[in-house]
Amino acid sequence: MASVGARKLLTFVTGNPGKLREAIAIFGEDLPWKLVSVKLDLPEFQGEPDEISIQKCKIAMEKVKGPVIIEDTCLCFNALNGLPGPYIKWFLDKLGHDGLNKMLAGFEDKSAYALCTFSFHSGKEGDEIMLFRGRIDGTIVPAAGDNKFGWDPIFKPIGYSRTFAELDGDSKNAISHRSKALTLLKQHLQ
Ligand SMILES: O=c1nc[nH]c2c1ncn2[C@H]1C[C@H](O)[C@@H](COP(=O)(O)OP(=O)(O)OP(=O)(O)O)O1
Ligand SMILES: [Mg+2]
Repeated sequence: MASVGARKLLTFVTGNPGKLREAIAIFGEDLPWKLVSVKLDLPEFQGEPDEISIQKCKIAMEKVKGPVIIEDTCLCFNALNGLPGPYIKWFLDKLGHDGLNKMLAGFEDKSAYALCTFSFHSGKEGDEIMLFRGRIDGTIVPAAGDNKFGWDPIFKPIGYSRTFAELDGDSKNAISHRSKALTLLKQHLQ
């Protein structure tokens, strides 16, 4: 197995630099693993989050012969029974922050949640893909803050008066869907 010093390599396959930046910060340096990345435009599958995650991980496993992770993130509007969910990438791309707000114009309920699922495979034949999930609840609001990462400007976590985009990186990483999922993965790797 590839390693740096005493540390084993864990390859994160993603095409999204924002995810990678946050994952590196949250993963930290205290595990016997070093996080490295492979940039790949992974297919956008349809279905339930767990199925999508497993399919995505299988593609990554074909590329990386060794310990590998991928993640898939959903943004779910409660008024729309969880949609756009895993399809948020296309909705954001086509409608923008304003259009996503307008989707909820006819509803009193502006609540939403972000769900992040990390999938891990050890690289050993016969091992199962393992899933680690993190969720944060919040509200969809008109865009505020730097437009640096996806839908961060329109997601205001419950209990906060600012959107993800208005929080500094450490504050987002302390509470986010991604950090909750990654913390569970780290516990498994420990
Ligand atoms: O914390 C986040 N804060 C704001 N926006 C976010 C976040 N996390 C994902 N996002 C965006 C990226 C993409 O528009 C969609 C998820 O789609 P998703 O397929 O999981 O991501 P992606 O295609 O960009 O990267 P990947 O190559 O890992 O599949 O939500
Ligand atoms: Mg994707």
